[in-house]
Amino acid sequence: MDRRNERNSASTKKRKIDTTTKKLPIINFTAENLTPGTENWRSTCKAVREAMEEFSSFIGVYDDDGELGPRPELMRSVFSSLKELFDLPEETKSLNTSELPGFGYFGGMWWQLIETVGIGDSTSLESVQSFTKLMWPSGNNNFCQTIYQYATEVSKLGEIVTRMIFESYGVEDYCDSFLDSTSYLLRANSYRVPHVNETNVGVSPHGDSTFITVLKQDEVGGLEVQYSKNGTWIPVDFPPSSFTFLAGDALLAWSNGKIRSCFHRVMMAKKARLSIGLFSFHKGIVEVPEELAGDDSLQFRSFDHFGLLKFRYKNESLSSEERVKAFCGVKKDD
Ligand SMILES: O=C(O)CCC(=O)C(=O)O
Ligand SMILES: [Fe+2]
Repeated sequence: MDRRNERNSASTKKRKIDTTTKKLPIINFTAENLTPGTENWRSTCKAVREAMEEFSSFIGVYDDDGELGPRPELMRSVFSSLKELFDLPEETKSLNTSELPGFGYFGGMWWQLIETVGIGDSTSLESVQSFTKLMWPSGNNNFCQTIYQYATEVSKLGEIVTRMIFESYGVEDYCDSFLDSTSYLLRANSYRVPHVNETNVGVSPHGDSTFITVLKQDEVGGLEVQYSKNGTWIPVDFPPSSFTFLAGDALLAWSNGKIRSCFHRVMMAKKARLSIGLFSFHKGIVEVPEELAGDDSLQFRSFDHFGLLKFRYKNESLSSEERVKAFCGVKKDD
């Protein structure tokens, strides 16, 4: 997410915004669409697949007093907990390190305004507890419970979208074991207001390494996704009780190239901004289903997801497609 050299980054200078024609599809995740086996479920699966194939992303709206998705009170606590976290001294936040690239703390970059803190395996209470202890040695139970509850609830939305994608391609039988080996990185992002004559890029254009990313931004806005068919940028407006779901590099390979990794960025105006992302990673080898080959042969081999993540950070200048091809693409003479 901090790929300063990633392809097309020059386009941040020339903002080509498509405000008239394209908007991200909005898909309803209300209870009546979520019972597997029903007609509504099938049509929602189809809508998810079509949105992912055309836009690599979509907005999912949920019922905020239903069974699924965080309630407004939780969302308010999440954003105030994030503020508390970013108000800590930089030396404290810097204690959050990880051997996995992008899972620790980083900020203070000249080419983008983001400061970001990762919490690996965020649906495990122990993991959120040990992060909390690192940041607040004398404890901060409210932070810990809020973030853990958020990660757990939002991971369920991510699971549903993953299930819908598997089902829409007719490979639902593989979904349970796939989900059993999924872990969730939670990343909190804080963006400062640019100084005069400084870049207004919050985060440079990039694709995530995830299978899917589930994003929430505060009311300030600024997220944009690129419409790959014509290169224009679509600003993302979040309706109340909604998330944006983005396809990552692992989904590109798993889908045999049918779903592209979502190229996205954040552009800043005059207000500081907070966002929170939940990033799904497969713990081990992602099997690319034969069924996705269609009439051709598979373009990608099964691959180690964390291996792909590490490869990406050693090959900063490659686009999502180039790095996925280089990492697990099937070469002609394979
Ligand atoms: O802040 C956002 O809305 C996007 C952040 C992002 O793209 C990332 O963390 O990978
Ligand atoms: Fe991202």
